[in-house]
Amino acid sequence: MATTLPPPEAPAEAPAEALRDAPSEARSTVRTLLRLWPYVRPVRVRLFTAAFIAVLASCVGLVIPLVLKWMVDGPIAGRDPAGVWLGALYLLLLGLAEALLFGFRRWLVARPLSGVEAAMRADLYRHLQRLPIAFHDRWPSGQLLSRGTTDLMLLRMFLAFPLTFLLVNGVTILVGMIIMLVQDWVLGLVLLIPTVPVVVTCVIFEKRYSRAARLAQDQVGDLTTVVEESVLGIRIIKGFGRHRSQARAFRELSEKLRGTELHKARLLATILGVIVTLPELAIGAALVLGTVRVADGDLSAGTLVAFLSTALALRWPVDSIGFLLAMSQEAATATERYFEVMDAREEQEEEQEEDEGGKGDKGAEGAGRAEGPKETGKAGKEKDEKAEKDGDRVPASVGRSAARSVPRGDEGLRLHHVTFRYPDAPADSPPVLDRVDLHIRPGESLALVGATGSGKTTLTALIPRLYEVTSGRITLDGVDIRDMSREELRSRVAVAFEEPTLFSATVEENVLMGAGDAAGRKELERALGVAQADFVHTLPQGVDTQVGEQGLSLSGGQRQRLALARAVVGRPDFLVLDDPLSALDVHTEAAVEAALRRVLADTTALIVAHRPSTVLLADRVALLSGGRITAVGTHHELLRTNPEYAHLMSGTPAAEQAERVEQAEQEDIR
Ligand SMILES: Nc1ncnc2c1ncn2[C@@H]1O[C@H](COP(=O)(O)OP(=O)(O)OP(=O)(O)O)[C@@H](O)[C@H]1O
Repeated sequence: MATTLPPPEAPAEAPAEALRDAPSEARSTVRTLLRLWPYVRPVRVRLFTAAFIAVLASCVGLVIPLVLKWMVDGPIAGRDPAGVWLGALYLLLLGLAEALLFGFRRWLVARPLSGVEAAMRADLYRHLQRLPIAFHDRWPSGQLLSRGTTDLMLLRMFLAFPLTFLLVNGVTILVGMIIMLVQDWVLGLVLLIPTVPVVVTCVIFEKRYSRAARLAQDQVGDLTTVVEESVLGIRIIKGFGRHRSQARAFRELSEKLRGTELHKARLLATILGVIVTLPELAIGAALVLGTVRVADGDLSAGTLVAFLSTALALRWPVDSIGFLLAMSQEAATATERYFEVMDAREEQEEEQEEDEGGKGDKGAEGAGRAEGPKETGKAGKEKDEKAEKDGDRVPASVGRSAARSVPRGDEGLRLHHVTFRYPDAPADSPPVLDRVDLHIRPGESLALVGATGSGKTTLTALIPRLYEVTSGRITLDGVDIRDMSREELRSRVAVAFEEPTLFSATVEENVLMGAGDAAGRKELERALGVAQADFVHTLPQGVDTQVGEQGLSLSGGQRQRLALARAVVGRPDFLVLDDPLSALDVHTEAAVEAALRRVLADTTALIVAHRPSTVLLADRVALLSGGRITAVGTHHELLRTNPEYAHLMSGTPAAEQAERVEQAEQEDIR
């Protein structure tokens, strides 16, 4: 369902900068990565087994130099060809075992890790659906998209590769160093000398690379936002010939990203330079020293060969540390970005917190939850009359709250002193809605009229709790909407917004989205009839035609009629329509109006209206001005008595209208 709320104040480019401030400088990579544990837990056995097998494979690789030593000092020195062949066979078997073990490791982790990625992605999507609209106002969609795609891919790669190999290579280096020290401790110490500068470089690198990785991943998010906006707004871009400026904006962002990636590459090159060069120099020094000692007879040639082979076998584990650290940093950044979204509180959680803290003036009114079957039509009317005779109670057809009695005066939809300021608005800015009182009686329809930007859409968004009121309360048949579960509230209140969004699904699926699971073709046909959307039967596959982004393109009016059908299909007790007829031609508008009139007869409705034809659908009109309801009455009353309203409806300048109203009043007096 579309929201007509304007885009957030901050431009799409800015939020990533703001979001970048979020993580603390002193982030611990390990602590951040540990947050992945709940997702990794189910596959831990396989992951640990795979790591153990990789360590084993690596250690098998380290046995090869020992076989070489045996060959050099034994069969080769003794000129024994059979021994050499036996040694070669050992080497072949060891190599084969190493390869098989590494292959087995890969097989062990591939499937469970794609499962981890899928589970994290599913959780992210589920969470995004439950986050309040205020969250989505703040976050550019590209930032969310990049978290659900690139970041999760980085995490899968981290779990499959660096996580295991940091451990495997660590163990391999340790075992290798022990072997070398045991073989010859002097040469071993020579190889240990570069450890200190390498560790220092790694620590410095980790900090710098972490900042660069964060920046790059956020810039990918910005870039995704621009691409997404350009694709969605392609008509505007083409219509206004803005493709060059759009391409320029894209180029600038991608240049920024390129700069960051180059910075990352430079950092990586520096650490690789240090990590590769220093150990190579140490190996060179060990080779010279070892050769001198072999020549002096202090060391056997076989020991030197074994020593150098072990040192060379450790080259990859040491060389790879740089880029394993880089991948781990990227994974830590991806984890941080993932949990920035996952840590945002869902609507339900906010509610629970409010419940625990108490909700001020709501009190006992909300204690009984409205429930019970909805009754409309004749049977309902008869019950209403009986109920009215029985006493001071509200008619049963009021809605699903019929099962409980509603104190007189509270029935229908009421706004009690509602004040609202957008969550991200500055604290000293005036509220969009300021102590608004409004009462729509059961079965009544009220049109909400106001100048553009006066807060009409904002007010309609408060009823299904897309936003929470800042103060005051909204009641449905006397029950505070905060005392209802979201499901209950949204089953009682249906909304259709000015910009009708259709999903990539069939017409039927799009419309039935507005009803419970039990709704079927009968309800669908009824809703299509009400919304005058019979055109769907002429579509290639009728109601089974795919529409929305990936399907057939529909006209604005057709989309609006489907959105209207979606709003009425669930026979809601309360209908909130935000200028539902704005995209219809005169004939269709007349037809939809006639149908809507029938719906409105049974429903309590709030309709945002800009045109007299829409206003006339409603029983009464409320004028929203300066954040307050300044007048309530029938269309004709307000036309006569309220210059602002008359101006809004007729387009005549307000001063002229005021004059006309004054004249009319004087004539009335005479
Ligand atoms: N998500 C938001 N965050 C911050 N301010 C917002 C947001 N949405 C709307 N506003 C501001 O709230 C005010 C009221 O906007 P709203 O969309 O409710 O007006 P409206 O009466 O429906 O206008 P229109 O008739 O043009 O649709 C405007 O000043 C707008 O800039």
